[in-house]
Amino acid sequence: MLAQRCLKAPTLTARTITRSRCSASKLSLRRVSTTREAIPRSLLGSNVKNERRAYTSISPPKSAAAIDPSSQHDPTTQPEVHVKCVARARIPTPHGPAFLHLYNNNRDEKEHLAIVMDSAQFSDGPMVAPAIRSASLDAAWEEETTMERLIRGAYTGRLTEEMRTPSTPQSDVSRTITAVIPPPLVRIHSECYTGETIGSMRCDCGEQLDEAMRQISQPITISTAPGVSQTIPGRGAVIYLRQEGRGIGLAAKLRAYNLQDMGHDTLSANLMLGHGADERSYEVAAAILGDLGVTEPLSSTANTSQARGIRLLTNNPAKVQAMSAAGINILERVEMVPRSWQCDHDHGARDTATTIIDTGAVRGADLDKYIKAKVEKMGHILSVPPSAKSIRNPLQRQA
Ligand SMILES: Nc1nc2c(ncn2[C@@H]2O[C@H](COP(=O)(O)OP(=O)(O)OP(=O)(O)O)[C@@H](O)[C@H]2O)c(=O)[nH]1
Repeated sequence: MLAQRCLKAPTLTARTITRSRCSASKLSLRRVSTTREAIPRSLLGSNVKNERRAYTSISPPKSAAAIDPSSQHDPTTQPEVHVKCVARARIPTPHGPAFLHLYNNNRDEKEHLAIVMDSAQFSDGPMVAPAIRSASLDAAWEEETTMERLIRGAYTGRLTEEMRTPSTPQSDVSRTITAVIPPPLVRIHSECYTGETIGSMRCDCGEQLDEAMRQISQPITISTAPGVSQTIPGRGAVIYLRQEGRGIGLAAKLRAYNLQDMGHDTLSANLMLGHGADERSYEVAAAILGDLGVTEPLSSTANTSQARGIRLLTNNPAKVQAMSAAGINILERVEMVPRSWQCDHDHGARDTATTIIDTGAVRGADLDKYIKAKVEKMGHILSVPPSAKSIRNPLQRQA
């Protein structure tokens, strides 16, 4: 019945907003509470091109090309990045509940994601920490019914058969922030089909995704008054960018693997295929973080008592530079030590582990070679343990 009505529903048009959350909060909720229950085609899938989008944007950095000269994305010649969260849903995970946000943008056709872990997503009441909420999701979309808002995830508190509270553009603004809390922990993660889906032991990408969500979910102890402390749930986000193979795509990455089996490392294999060492860009990630309200451009944080910004989970100095250049205030870099490197290890015993979410460490000589190349060739900030220092070509070891 509902599906039949969906097919007849008109395309939804969304009101365009400017980049700030304040601007979003000025939008009216006109027609939000009408009773029409049909789902517009724009909520069902791919006709976003015809839709005027409620976007959050961030200016492209002037200096990003200098940071990543190999990048094929030259932000100085591209239009300002706009992002819009078109759907949000609760996803139970081994590390606790997460809220998956799906974004459209005007830079590429990819569906980039934000995995938000934040207990405030479930709460309507006073909070110790500001909620991590998408301004473009909470914005009022034109000619939208309450049911349409709920279905695209623009609600507050819990969504159940009994509880259905649509969000408003200023859902979190009026709520009380009662303590100084650490900035949210954020991971900017690049898609890796092989590592995350089929458990490849050539890289630690699946493990890193799992570890990032684990670390973000860890409870935080805060001081609420002199001598008084309180533990609150961990909060933060993984921004999951569809930049497979450091931006070269899966086919090129598989070809690079064959070159690696012939003795090349990750960097030289990319170059031999005519690609840059790293073709990723981070402007979309910066715009998504801006939309989620966890950070603001450096210039607007100067006079606040609590600096807005993030703790960034990475070993990659180029990523830190690129995110800073895109206007993200990085208050701390948090290292990601591979689980198999957290204590030095015995190579002979490391042949079978896999890397699906929540199943432990990735292990093996291929992985050591991969991470060593990141340290030695790409400047990643990580200590190589003694047992990994002697690794060369894993195939030669097996022969
Ligand atoms: N081209 C190429 N890409 C790879 C290879 N192995 C993994 N990747 C991709 O690398 C990306 C992960 O990036 P990494 O360089 O591991 O890590 P990083 O994000 O730069 O740095 P960290 O934040 O410290 O993890 C994913 O998109 C993977 O698909 C490889 O051998 N060649």
